[in-house]
Amino acid sequence: MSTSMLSVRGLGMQFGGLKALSDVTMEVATGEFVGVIGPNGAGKTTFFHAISGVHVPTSGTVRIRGQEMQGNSPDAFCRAGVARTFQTPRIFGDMTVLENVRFAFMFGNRGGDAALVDKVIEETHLSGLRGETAGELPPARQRQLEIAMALATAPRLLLLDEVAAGLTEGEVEDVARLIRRLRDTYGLTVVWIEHAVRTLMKTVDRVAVLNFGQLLADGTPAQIAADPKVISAYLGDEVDDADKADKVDEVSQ
Ligand SMILES: Nc1ncnc2c1ncn2[C@@H]1O[C@H](COP(=O)(O)OP(=O)(O)OP(=O)(O)O)[C@@H](O)[C@H]1O
Repeated sequence: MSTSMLSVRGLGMQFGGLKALSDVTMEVATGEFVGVIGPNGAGKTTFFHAISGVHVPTSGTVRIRGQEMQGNSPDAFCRAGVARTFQTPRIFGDMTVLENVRFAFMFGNRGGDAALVDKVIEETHLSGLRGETAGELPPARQRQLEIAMALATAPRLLLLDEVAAGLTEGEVEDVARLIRRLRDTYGLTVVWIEHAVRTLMKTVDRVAVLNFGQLLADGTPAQIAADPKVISAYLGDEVDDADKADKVDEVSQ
């Protein structure tokens, strides 16, 4: 029987009069690879903030491997084995790749064991760029660095927020391959928010769809692609027929 890595019950997040999340309940089993999709403003990033200690949810519970965690600091989530990337990479632009990864090791209380640091740099394909200034790297390399920094904290649960944003189609495929490989190498559980729905659907085991702060659907990529509720959430009322065709294409391929 699979064990639960992440268990979210009745999660709510209210900002003044706005309900960014309402009653979201979701289980992620150990070793699972789950994608989270949804239109702009659906609550995806807020969901990550609430399950990584950035926000204290207004209601509901967040359990990591059975331990109740809502209201704890990001540092406590990190110690519980949660690492995440951010929509805008949070790297230190004026430091080198190596210094950034070393810093992440310190943040994860893992010291700076040179062999372990090297291993993470190698596994994220950054060996040739160790001495480069992080802020001068192209977007795809900065994303790899952010993933390296998340790995440096030895996570069990890796939360990826739009790591493919701003990348070319080929780079998106590369990053998906990298994540899959890291997941296998480290036995990670991964939750990945992404707008590049086509690649995401080919990569993950399961997809959760958020819409207006609520969990609209949760199922295998095939189930989600065939779900009329999902199609219509992605279509909206106002888009023209050409846009609709594109979106249906994206969700169902
Ligand atoms: N700190 C905040 N204060 C007030 N409102 C917020 C805050 N953070 C998010 N929101 C609002 O909550 C809603 C959900 O935002 P969120 O960023 O989680 O959506 P998203 O699905 O990640 O969107 P996108 O795909 O555009 O990144 C939006 O209406 C947003 O404006």
